[in-house]
Amino acid sequence: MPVIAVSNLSKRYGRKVAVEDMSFSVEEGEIFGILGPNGAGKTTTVECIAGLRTPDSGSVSVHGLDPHREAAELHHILGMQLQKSEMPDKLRVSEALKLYASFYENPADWRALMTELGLADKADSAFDTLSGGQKQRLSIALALVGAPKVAVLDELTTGLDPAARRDTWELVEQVRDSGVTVILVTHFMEEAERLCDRLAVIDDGKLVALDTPAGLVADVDAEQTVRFQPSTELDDAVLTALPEVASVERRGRQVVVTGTGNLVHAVTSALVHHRIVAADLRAEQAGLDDAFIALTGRRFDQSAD
Ligand SMILES: Nc1ncnc2c1ncn2[C@@H]1O[C@H](COP(=O)(O)OP(=O)(O)OP(=O)(O)O)[C@@H](O)[C@H]1O
Repeated sequence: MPVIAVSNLSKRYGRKVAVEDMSFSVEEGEIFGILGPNGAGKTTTVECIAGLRTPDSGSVSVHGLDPHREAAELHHILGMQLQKSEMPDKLRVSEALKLYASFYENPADWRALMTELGLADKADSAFDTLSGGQKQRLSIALALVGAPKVAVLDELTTGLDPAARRDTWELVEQVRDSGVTVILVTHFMEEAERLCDRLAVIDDGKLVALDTPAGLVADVDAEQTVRFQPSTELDDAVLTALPEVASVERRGRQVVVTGTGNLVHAVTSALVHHRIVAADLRAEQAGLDDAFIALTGRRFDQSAD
């Protein structure tokens, strides 16, 4: 059953249309990704879900609540991790958690949360002494301290190194596994592909696709490449005869096959049939970035923060 329903949501800032006629629903207990390039309207969408912005038209419902009109009730079921969480420099980790816990009637056990998020040994550390990864973990802890049913995490790994990013992904999975529905805003393809159960791809304020990461990629009939070194002489005709194969090239001893459909399976089956062993076999398949290009006609720039 959907716990969040967004119907025909539109929001503009002056003449700038940030979100236009957006509709989607989020199921209980899933990690629902909102993926799109900078300025696509992701933050505006989640701010409307969190009751921080009033939609110009359309409606949002979170566990049956209208986030704008029932903000006080929503506060008890939705935790939001903001894109840039700043705290007073000298506020200690334990003080921040205790303070935020005091805002709720039935908060989570903030000490347990601090331990779960690997911050126990930082309890007495001031905010300005924390690393980027520790600040992110604290901001996740603060989003969870009200024991919410829904957690909104906005660009939580931007600025983190790859190791800290992976640790954070594990944390988000733990949050989901504890029964919390997670809305994850990201402009990182890898993050979306790795973490999200379903994804809303948005571009220029509009929803352009909604599916599982695998479903989005499967819909793209993008060209794939298979490279290998054959154990014995291989006649190109063995491969060019396959309907999946578009071209066969030789680069020294390496054979490079491009094509579509289930190319890897087609090529490896043909090789087995001819008793040829493929050494050093590598396949490059379509990913979410190919799906984005197919959906919008342009490349997704992930570099800007
Ligand atoms: N307060 C505001 N006033 C005017 N324009 C705004 C305001 N907030 C956002 N915008 C504009 O609305 C559009 C959508 O912004 P939004 O922050 O929702 O996108 P986003 O996908 O979250 O982008 P980012 O990843 O850069 O945060 C952008 O063009 C942005 O410049």
